[in-house]
Amino acid sequence: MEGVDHLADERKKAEFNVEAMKIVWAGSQHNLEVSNRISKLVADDPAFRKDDRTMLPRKELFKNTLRKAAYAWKRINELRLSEEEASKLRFYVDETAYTDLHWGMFIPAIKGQGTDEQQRKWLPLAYKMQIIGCYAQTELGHGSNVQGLETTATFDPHTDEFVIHSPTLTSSKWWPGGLGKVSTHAVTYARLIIDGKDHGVHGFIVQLRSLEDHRPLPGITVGDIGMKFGNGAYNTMDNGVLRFDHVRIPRNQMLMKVSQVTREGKYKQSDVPRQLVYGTMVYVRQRIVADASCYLSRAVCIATRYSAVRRQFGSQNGGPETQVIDYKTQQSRLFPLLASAYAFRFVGEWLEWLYTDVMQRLQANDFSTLPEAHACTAGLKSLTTSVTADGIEECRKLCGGHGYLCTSGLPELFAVYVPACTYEGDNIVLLLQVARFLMKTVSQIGTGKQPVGTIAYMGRIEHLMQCRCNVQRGFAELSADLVEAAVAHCQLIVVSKFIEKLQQDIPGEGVKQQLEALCGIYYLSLLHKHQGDFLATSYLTPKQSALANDQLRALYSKVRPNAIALVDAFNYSDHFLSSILGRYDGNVYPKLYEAAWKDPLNESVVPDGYHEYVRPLLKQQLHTARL
Ligand SMILES: CCCCCCCCCCCCC/C=C/C(=O)SCCNC(=O)CCNC(=O)[C@H](O)C(C)(C)COP(=O)(O)OP(=O)(O)OC[C@H]1O[C@@H](n2cnc3c(N)ncnc32)[C@H](O)[C@@H]1OP(=O)(O)O
Ligand SMILES: Cc1cc2nc3c(=O)[nH]c(=O)nc-3n(C[C@H](O)[C@H](O)[C@H](O)COP(=O)(O)OP(=O)(O)OC[C@H]3O[C@@H](n4cnc5c(N)ncnc54)[C@H](O)[C@@H]3O)c2cc1C
Repeated sequence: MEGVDHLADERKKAEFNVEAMKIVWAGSQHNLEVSNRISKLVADDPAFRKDDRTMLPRKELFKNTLRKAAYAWKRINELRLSEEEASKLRFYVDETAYTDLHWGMFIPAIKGQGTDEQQRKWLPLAYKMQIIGCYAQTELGHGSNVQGLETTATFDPHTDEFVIHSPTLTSSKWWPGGLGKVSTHAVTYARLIIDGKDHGVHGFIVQLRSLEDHRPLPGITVGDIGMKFGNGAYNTMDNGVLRFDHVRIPRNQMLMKVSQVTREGKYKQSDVPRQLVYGTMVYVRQRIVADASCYLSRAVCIATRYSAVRRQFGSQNGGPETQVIDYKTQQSRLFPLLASAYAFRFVGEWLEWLYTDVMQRLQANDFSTLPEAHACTAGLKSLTTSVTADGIEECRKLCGGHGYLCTSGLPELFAVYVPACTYEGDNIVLLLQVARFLMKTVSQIGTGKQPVGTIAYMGRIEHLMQCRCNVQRGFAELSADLVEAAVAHCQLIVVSKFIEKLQQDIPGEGVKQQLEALCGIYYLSLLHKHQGDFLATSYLTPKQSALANDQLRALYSKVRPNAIALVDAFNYSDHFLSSILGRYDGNVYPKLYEAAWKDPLNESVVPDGYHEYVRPLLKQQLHTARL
């Protein structure tokens, strides 16, 4: 029934102050206020409609994305939104677009790797969107191995220019978002060649298209790489292919904060580590961790609300059947994901703090925490995106058959999210970086160097102190085990940051108790999943393991009456969730029924193609039957 809250009884069961939990989730009262205002602005504006997205053919879908992005920009200017509000608006519009790369990578790359002079020249143009940029690093032949990129930037001392060239097919840039059809400029990564000497990969600002008629400039071949996984989803993005045929750019378009090329063609390295060329990736990985909690919480919100609406079996004396959320099996799949959504939120907040801290230290020429920042961003990006991608799929299964319908919102959410396990660094490749960092730490403990920060615990492990190891020996052979160790290390960070959060003052009746229960579910479900490792290494006895499992089940029962309120605290509007199963009012069945009739296939009772392909078959069967 319209207007009735089918989940009202569930909401009454909550044992904590939901409004206070909303503030914890949002990060502050201010953040919550901005989120409320901007999400309403988007939800109330029919121009931001997205319920038809999975039905649109690619060209129409893409044009629609261009329209929305332009309209969003118009509203941002009309309403004079701050940077924070504008980025919230893009978040609530919830459509992957070229603007993500413009604001999320092109601008940060110039900020992080450009000199003050370069920033003064390029950033105002980019901020006003008078130029639109992308991040062109990956090539057809190399993505993970950045040092293996083949595009060249050869210095020509006669003209004071770089000549950008794609020497092979595999050197074609391949994948950059926003490149295919929209970007006018690209931060392009290429090998710097001076006087025949290869100085490795550096970033260059290259104009790709005319600012007058948008046609590719001479020497540039550019286009879209084609349809990607799923309907709607990431197909709103123009991931592109790009080739350079001896394209000339002025010398001052090499990003020169980390290293410089002088007018005479001298290569100079600043006093900063060369890894700062990878700085944009560190920034985006940190953002991706914060994003993971948003995606996971969306899926969990849908699955939790639907699990309270859905009933199967267990009717007593003709009474209602059991809500599927009351099955312990459903709880043991759903509640660890609910706990993970909260855990990732807090580790995301901490990682943002760590990143800011590292940036401040870099300003003061203190590079000591850079390796830890790299390991944390790489490792947590890998962990949180893998769990989130698997978690979205688990939520689809938790919704049974209806979860497979596009109107559940889950198929598109999965399709749009799953490349996060690959982009900004393949998750295994990134875990190998963490493993390398851990091995390096172990090798230094033996020499008496005390580890600090997230690896401080390693200095307290007796057998590591005795260890004399070399980073490379046996690394490749043991890499699969080392990746598991890297995951365990990252899990430890997530758990510790959750516990640290609980040590803070958290206002609101019952809020802290709920978070304590979720934290318990988070680490006990991990302990349960990996109990074999804990038993094998004698960190746990079988009795302790059984007790931990009892405790986990007890926590599921504690969270159960609060489950709906805990997902309400994510504060997602129906527009943002875009899911019939996850509707706030739980009015699922009438809305599913209604939506089915809106499908284009139901526009006519007899489908197109019946007369050509179905009727002849039926005729033939009749004829055979008569024989
Ligand atoms: C308002 C808008 C909001 C937007 C918000 C954004 C959110 C979401 C947007 C999402 C859009 C995504 C679009 C996708 C974009 C992309 O995918 S861009 C391309 C990304 N590509 C990659 O990530 C490639 C992955 N590969 C690498 O990063 C590196 O090549 C490598 C795997 C790390 C290895 O590099 P290599 O140079 O070969 O290094 P090594 O020899 O192994 O190591 C050398 C030392 O350098 C250290 N190191 C490596 N990387 C870093 C780093 N980033 N920072 C600091 N240090 C680093 C490494 O540990 C080694 O150290 P030592 O051991 O001390 O020698
Ligand atoms: C949707 C999407 C958007 C993207 N956007 C951009 C963008 O805007 N700009 C940009 O520059 N790039 C972009 N990329 C490219 C992306 O960054 C790369 O695809 C990513 O870094 C992975 O690299 P790869 O494709 O070379 O994978 P590969 O490295 O070829 O991976 C293939 C397999 O090999 C394994 N593997 C590779 N190396 C090792 C190793 N050393 N040890 C063990 N196993 C290994 C991997 O684990 C994986 O299983 C995007 C990609 C996608 C999917």
